[in-house]
Amino acid sequence: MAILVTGGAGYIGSHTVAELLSRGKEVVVIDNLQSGHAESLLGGKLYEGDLRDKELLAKLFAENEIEAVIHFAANSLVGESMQNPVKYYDNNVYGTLCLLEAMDAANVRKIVFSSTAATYGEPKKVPIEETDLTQPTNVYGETKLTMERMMAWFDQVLGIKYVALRYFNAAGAHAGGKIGEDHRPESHLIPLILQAALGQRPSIQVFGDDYNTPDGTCVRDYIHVSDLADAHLLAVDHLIGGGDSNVFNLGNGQGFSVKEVISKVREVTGRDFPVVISPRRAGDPAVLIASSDKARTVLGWKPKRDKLDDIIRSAWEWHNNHPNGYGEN
Ligand SMILES: NC(=O)c1ccc[n+]([C@@H]2O[C@H](COP(=O)([O-])OP(=O)(O)OC[C@H]3O[C@@H](n4cnc5c(N)ncnc54)[C@H](O)[C@@H]3O)[C@@H](O)[C@H]2O)c1
Ligand SMILES: O=c1ccn([C@@H]2O[C@H](COP(=O)(O)OP(=O)(O)O[C@H]3O[C@H](CO)[C@H](O)[C@H](O)[C@H]3O)[C@@H](O)[C@H]2O)c(=O)[nH]1
Repeated sequence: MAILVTGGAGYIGSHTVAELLSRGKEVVVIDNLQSGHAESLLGGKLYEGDLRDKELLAKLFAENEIEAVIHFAANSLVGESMQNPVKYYDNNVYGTLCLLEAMDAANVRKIVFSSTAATYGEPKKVPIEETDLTQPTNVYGETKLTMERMMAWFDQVLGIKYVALRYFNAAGAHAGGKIGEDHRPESHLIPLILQAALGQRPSIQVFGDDYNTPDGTCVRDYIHVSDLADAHLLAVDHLIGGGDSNVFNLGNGQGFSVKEVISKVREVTGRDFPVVISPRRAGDPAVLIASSDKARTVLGWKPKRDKLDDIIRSAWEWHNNHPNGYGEN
């Protein structure tokens, strides 16, 4: 029996595939490589193609005995989602519909999927708990919430059990040194600062220093990508063990401001670089910090790489050794 990983050639997907392989699981991946990299797959069988290709999905389910699905494939740029909502509803919502339809036809009834802190919008309090109000402030977050709601109905009507994992800010790279973060274009804070440290960017911009936070810059909860990968495996085990559908936050429960992250990068890399204070980025909540108590209690999840220094150091090793990402180095 294999685990199907959609978007397995992406950043979080490839780290989860690595973890599945290290535990001796059989892995099948579907990825259209729109933002993923075939080189990031340390093994498994890749179907290069699109989730919305119903014929390909039917073929994949016919050719493999799939026990459960881990669903990463999506578009996830907040800014782009506010310019091109059609793209986001089409890929995220319609793509998920195609997947659920194919799962139902193949009688596969377990799915773990990537949700996001963006489902909450501007939180009323931190740390955020799963029962808090979900009121997305952008199309991306809305499509993820819609996907969660679809799953709930597909569970009620068709018995497809799901675990939605609401990640906070994924960062870091695999300890083996072979895989890491390579988004093009890159929009995430830590890799952008590391590119500035490498001299690949002239500076790092701080998007707003007038927020209602201790130093005026936005506060986020950074979680190591391999800790996220672990949570996916636990969620699969939960469903295989007969566990019920559920929603979990995944974060470390500690917030760091943009300025604090910049200081840590300077400390870890020993490099200096210019910092430019820029206007706020539209749609950024001031503070996002997770309560992950539920994942710890129900799934038995315990992040192992929870120090910001370690998260940044692992990302730095990847960027320093692969300055061109998966391109030629
Ligand atoms: N990176 C984060 O901090 C973060 C935070 C919260 C949630 N998420 C969610 O986690 C998931 C993975 O994020 P990531 O950072 O690894 O992104 P990523 O872009 O690196 O990975 C997504 C993968 O899905 C593939 N893909 C996209 N649409 C597809 C389609 N229609 N058919 C087949 N393959 C398709 C891409 O080629 C890519 O390999 C996404 O769903 C994202 O919304 C990410
Ligand atoms: O060049 C930059 C890039 C980012 N930031 C700031 O750094 C913080 C982190 O930004 P990221 O883009 O790294 O991450 P986000 O918090 O915006 O987004 C992450 O969390 C979201 C949930 O809120 C989504 O899930 C999204 O996919 C995921 O990357 C934000 O305050 C942002 O304004 C800067 O100051 N300068």
